[in-house]
Amino acid sequence: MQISLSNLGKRYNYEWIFRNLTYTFKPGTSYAILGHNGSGKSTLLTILAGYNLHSEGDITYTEKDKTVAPETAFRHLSLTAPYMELVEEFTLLEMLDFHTRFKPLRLSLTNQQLVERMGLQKARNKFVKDFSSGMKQRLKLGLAIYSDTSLLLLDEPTTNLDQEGISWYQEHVEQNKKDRLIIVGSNISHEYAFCDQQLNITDFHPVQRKNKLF
Ligand SMILES: Nc1ncnc2c1ncn2[C@@H]1O[C@H](COP(=O)(O)OP(=O)(O)OP(=O)(O)O)[C@@H](O)[C@H]1O
Repeated sequence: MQISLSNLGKRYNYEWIFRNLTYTFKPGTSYAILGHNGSGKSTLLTILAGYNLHSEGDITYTEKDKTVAPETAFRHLSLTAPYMELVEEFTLLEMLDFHTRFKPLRLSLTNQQLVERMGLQKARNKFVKDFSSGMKQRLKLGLAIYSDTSLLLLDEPTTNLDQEGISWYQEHVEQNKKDRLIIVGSNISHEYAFCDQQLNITDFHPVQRKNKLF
């Protein structure tokens, strides 16, 4: 997947979050979107994911030289973010069964193999609502990283993870980055150390917004 942004801008009510963002995210490359709290990293990621509307400018998605209609871009992407919900009433195996009907797994993995890769074997029949916050985050990451998508969007990917979980994230994202466009929204270097490129969203703040928190 390639994404080209042309003079992209987003405002909430009367406040411009960013403007004049012209940039190309190239396939097979990993990008970090950097910026302080409230700078607009999540806003940009949700726009790229099609969960949020931009206010001006254009976004073009291209897959293997063919333009992808923005309303179908969701088929090509997987996303994990703190505001995304899991289905708490499902057990882990039910959750994977549900998810993989819409998003098949990479590498022809079975659901059982994904459980093993996530290190959640003991929880396979546990309800998601009974998972710890770190287990939920590992599940969200496992679903996103191992979905067969050409665009992987990771917003604050190590939220709630302990040191072992952080190492798990680093290992699995590294193993699954080949031939994919990966975009990470983060302030924490261990989340984006694997990235090839960095984009500082504050470079696209209107003048009165620079250095503003929230
Ligand atoms: N739905 C909304 N309505 C109005 N303002 C919003 C809305 N969503 C976000 N904002 C504002 O947009 C700005 C950017 O928020 P955003 O969540 O994108 O920042 P962020 O860089 O991801 O922050 P953090 O590092 O804290 O997660 C903030 O000032 C926030 O208050």
